[in-house]
Amino acid sequence: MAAARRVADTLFKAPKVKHYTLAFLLRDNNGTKEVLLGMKKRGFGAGKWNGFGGKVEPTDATVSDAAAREMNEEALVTVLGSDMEEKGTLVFTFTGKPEVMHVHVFQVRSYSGVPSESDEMKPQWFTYDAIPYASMWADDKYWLPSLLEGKNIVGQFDFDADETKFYDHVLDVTDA
Ligand SMILES: Nc1nc2c([nH]c(=O)n2[C@H]2C[C@H](O)[C@@H](COP(=O)(O)OP(=O)(O)OP(=O)(O)O)O2)c(=O)[nH]1
Repeated sequence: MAAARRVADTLFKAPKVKHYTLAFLLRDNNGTKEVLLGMKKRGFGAGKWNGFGGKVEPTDATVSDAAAREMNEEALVTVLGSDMEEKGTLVFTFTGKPEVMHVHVFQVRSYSGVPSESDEMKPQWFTYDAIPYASMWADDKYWLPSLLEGKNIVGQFDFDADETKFYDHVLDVTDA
């Protein structure tokens, strides 16, 4: 559990920690497993495929509710906070930025509605063998395959200031 210890120390020492959610909608499409990703249209991570999420707001009752709210806003589906399954924690640091990002990672299988394009995201279903890692954050190929296998993850990725590559990382993967 080396990653969990490192994450705890990073969060303890950080001058400022901001909480974010990141959720992956999963479905079984006639026996083929698929995950919903969205092309981020603006802001932080624009031009990359990702799960759905954003900042936890003071008005969110729980982190799970924040994850559901973000998914509802960005993919225009209806998901309940109580259906969000917590899958782990990712911490991101960026050279020169005192603020540390604490990302709460979820998966969810229960939803209603049809995922549709919002101001922020253009959603698309991907089979697990066609995830567009080359157009995702550099760290995603390290942990997303484990997540899709149903594992839990705890990791930290320390990025250069330009956000394109990381120079250090730790990752624990455990059976759910
Ligand atoms: N897959 C992946 N997701 C990441 C990485 N880094 C990172 O911040 N994210 C996620 C966490 C959040 O879901 C999202 C960043 O949140 P955001 O800036 O879109 O937050 P928001 O929607 O509240 O922002 P806004 O309304 O102010 O534009 O990106 C990463 O390296 N990989």
